[in-house]
Amino acid sequence: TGSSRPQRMLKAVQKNATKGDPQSVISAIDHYCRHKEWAMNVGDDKGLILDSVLTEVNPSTALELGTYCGYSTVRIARLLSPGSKLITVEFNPAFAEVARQIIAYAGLQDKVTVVEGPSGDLIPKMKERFGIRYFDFVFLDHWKDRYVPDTKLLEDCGLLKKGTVLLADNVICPGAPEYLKYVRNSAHYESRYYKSNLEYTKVEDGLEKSVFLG
Ligand SMILES: O=C(NC/C=C/[C@H]1O[C@@H](n2cnc3cncnc32)[C@H](O)[C@@H]1O)c1cc([N+](=O)[O-])cc(O)c1O
Ligand SMILES: [Mg+2]
Repeated sequence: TGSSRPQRMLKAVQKNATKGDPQSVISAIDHYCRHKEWAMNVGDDKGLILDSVLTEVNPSTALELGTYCGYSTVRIARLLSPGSKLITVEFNPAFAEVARQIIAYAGLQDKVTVVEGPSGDLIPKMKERFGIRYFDFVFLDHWKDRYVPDTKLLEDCGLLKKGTVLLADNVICPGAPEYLKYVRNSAHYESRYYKSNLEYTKVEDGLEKSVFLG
């Protein structure tokens, strides 16, 4: 059988990026997805917002829900301070395998742990398995109807502290209306919308940044 879109994306990285250079990996994926084959990476426009929020938070421990091919994983990990860690959760083994290779190509494998399995099962195991007390930063980019249940799970498992920042992709397109209602109406979050556009298109999309108030 033929290759998959993630495998073609990996090929584009191996062909056009420089090993150990995260920015060249990001640029290679963006070029491929803009000119050859669209894919659901957060992309370069929303990626700049992700970069700026991440730089502001400077997390010691970060969590990503929905690795896909590892594009946003590389964007996040390249900005982490020495000794900081990113855990990224992906339940599709084929996607996780491509992501590991893209993360390694960027030379960021020592900062990233790709955990295979459903977020709903893995979040309650974060403390015991990875010695995580809490996350300083969470990037939500998995199935949009998982944003609310997984946010509640993170709260219930005591994995959020006062000041933890949640950043959610696609709150407009494809949309996460229940999540917007949840974080915007809760006294436990201070929420703000960053308007942008859906990756590689002119369609509106944006990121919602929500600070946990404890
Ligand atoms: O649907 C979108 N994203 C869903 C992302 C899904 C990714 O997260 C994993 N996953 C899902 N629930 C999981 C639970 N646990 C672990 N991995 C999980 C899936 O295996 C996939 O790798 C999307 C769609 C568009 N779009 O324009 O259509 C644009 C975007 O930016 C998007 O993010
Ligand atoms: Mg997305």
